[in-house]
Amino acid sequence: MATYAVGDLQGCLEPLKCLLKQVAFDPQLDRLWLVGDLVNRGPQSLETLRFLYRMRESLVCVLGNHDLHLLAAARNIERLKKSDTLREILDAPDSAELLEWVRQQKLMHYDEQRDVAMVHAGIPPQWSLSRAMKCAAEVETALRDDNMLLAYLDGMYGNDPAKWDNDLKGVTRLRVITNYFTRMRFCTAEGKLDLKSKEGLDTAPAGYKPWFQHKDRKTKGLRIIFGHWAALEGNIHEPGISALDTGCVWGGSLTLMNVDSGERLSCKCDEHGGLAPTVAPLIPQTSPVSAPR
Ligand SMILES: Nc1ncnc2c1ncn2[C@@H]1O[C@H](COP(=O)(O)OP(=O)(O)OP(=O)(O)OP(=O)(O)OC[C@H]2O[C@@H](n3cnc4c(N)ncnc43)[C@H](O)[C@@H]2O)[C@@H](O)[C@H]1O
Repeated sequence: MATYAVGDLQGCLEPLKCLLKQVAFDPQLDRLWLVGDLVNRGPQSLETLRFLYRMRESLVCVLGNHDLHLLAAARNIERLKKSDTLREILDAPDSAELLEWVRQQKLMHYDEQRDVAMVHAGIPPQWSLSRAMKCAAEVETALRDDNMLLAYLDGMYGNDPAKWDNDLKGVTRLRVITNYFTRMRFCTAEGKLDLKSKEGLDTAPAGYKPWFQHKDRKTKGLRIIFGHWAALEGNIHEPGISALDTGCVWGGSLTLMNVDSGERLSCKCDEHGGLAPTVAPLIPQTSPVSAPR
């Protein structure tokens, strides 16, 4: 029995199937963790969702910004953009069932036995593990509650406030939590977000750093698996931190990692998120799997 984590799928089903075949994934025995952004931008958003739904008992999944955008578009809260590839999901006969499953997924997964957390974008430096878990639960409650869902999705978009404050209330509070878990890349030591910069580690605006590089980050020592940041290409050297988005919709690859050994397997994608002919061999993870406690 093995547990694997896979980077942002974004509707890239063939690369996912290729990786699962390479590790002889057995849904009866093995477990697959998904870092979110299951759909959008890639070629097979609907089929990817159907594939995952069929194997839902074998999955642990956290939501990304594109998954939340799908939920908002399905309720006519936000229009689809030209580049979105979500229409096929909204028009599908099984749309309601699939979206209901998406809505039940988490913002953060914490595996106590392994002492490892998985989030889509990150955990802000000023939050402890317990604060992060409480905040994730607040959004998860809103997502699952019929009376709260619309107000949450309607208030979810936007970049303000840029920073967490314990006294925040209502949808404003939920928006900041959502932005940390699903959109963050650079922030200050106090957790003030910059949501504009999307490129490499060296493109931080003055006073900002990648969320995982702050010296006094309260979750230091916790292993964290995340996606979202394609420009990193999975290459970071921060003990215990695993970046799994390797840009399958940007001509990069889809990456799968054995959660316990840190070994990775990458499937090269073409520029449309389809399968490219070469599959790289298993390579050791660049950063140590266990973080010093
Ligand atoms: N609360 C909220 N507020 C607002 N919107 C919300 C929201 N919640 C959900 N959303 C929704 O989020 C969606 C995405 O918004 P976008 O604004 O498009 O989000 P993004 O930051 O580009 O995120 P993405 O997840 O696509 O990032 P990626 O690293 O792959 O790609 C990012 C960039 O990296 C670049 N890149 C990829 N690989 C690279 C590489 N190897 N080197 C350099 N750059 C690379 C790409 O060119 C690209 O520009 C929208 O549909 C929006 O509506």
